[in-house]
Amino acid sequence: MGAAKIWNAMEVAAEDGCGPGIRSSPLAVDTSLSLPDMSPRVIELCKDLFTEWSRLDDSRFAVETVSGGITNLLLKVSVNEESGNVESITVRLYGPNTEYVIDREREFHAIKYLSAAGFGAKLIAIFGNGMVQSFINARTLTPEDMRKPKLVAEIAKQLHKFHQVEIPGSKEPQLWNDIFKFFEKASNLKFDDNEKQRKYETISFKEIHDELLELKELTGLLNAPLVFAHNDLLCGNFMLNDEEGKLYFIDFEYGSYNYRGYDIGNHFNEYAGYECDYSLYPSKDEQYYFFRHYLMPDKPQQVPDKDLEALYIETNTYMLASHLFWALWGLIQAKMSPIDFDYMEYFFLRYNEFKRQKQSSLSLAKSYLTGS
Ligand SMILES: Nc1ncnc2c1ncn2[C@@H]1O[C@H](COP(=O)(O)OP(=O)(O)OP(=O)(O)O)[C@@H](O)[C@H]1O
Repeated sequence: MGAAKIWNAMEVAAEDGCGPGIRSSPLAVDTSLSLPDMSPRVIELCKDLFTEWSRLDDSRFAVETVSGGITNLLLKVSVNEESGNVESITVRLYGPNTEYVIDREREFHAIKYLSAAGFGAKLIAIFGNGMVQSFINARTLTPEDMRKPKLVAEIAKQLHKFHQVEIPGSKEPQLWNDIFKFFEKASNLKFDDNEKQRKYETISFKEIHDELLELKELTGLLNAPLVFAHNDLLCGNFMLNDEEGKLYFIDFEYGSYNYRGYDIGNHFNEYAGYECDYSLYPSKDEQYYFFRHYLMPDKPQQVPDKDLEALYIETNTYMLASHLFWALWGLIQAKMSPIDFDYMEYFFLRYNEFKRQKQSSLSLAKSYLTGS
């Protein structure tokens, strides 16, 4: 059975509580196993989910790692079917403790609608500790790709469409709820490692709390439009099929209703790349180019100046909130994540960048608001 046939069969599958055509299994796969030990469990899972594969010999399945991403383990499973057709899917295993920073219910709810609107990989199934999605035949963007004018225009155009997707349920913006939840967790940690604990104790949570309140109040005056936002538009979350010129947004783990300028400001912060070089933040001209294609993808030259200015202010104020969000996220990860990465250092990096940018961004917003 070819790929299209499998997906079509699922479209008409009975409602199973996960949504039409989305299969489910209670099985879970232990992420601490090595790939050779994990593979038979993954095959067992696939056979449980896809009855059409249940009688195939295990030798027809190949399991490989696509990415040991920061938060999840992503596997590619290729199945050599009896017809000679090779079908590929991805199996995403949630990383341990990721529930401290990711709301899986919210992610799953959104993904159904985003996938139906043509965004990301197609959602095929969920299981005990992860989900199965279609395999995207494309390459991941690099930080350098992300600022190439042709791709900037395409990202902006796709983001315009993404922000128009309606996800049923509450439309309350989540930014401040999420940040204050992170703040509560981040400000009550205790580290076994003495060095980490010492660094942690240098952080003034009173100062951070004051910063949050000030920024929340100011951004509230901007009346930024609410959209369903991706909230994590870094280069690793874009994939491009060069031959077809097709760009994919992936990874909706942090998606929520949010302020338009936050999603864009957060994206611009990601121009810094994996080295976190914030001198790469886009210039005003580069930002305006993005905004034109975001606001009016079909007539970018006709965007009124006042709309460009409003979005510029909105983006560069919410950009500050993105630093605070990821700084606090870093602190929680420093305690909870089993991944060997200096998340504590990441906190300082993002918080220091927030402090460096704060004055200029806030005075820009204040003079805009007072019309001076
Ligand atoms: N459906 C897919 N098909 C093919 N490759 C994929 C697919 N989804 C993700 N990838 C690849 O795996 C990489 C990691 O994916 P993703 O960002 O979803 O994982 P993650 O664990 O959330 O990573 P991180 O925490 O680093 O963002 C992507 O950059 C992309 O290269």
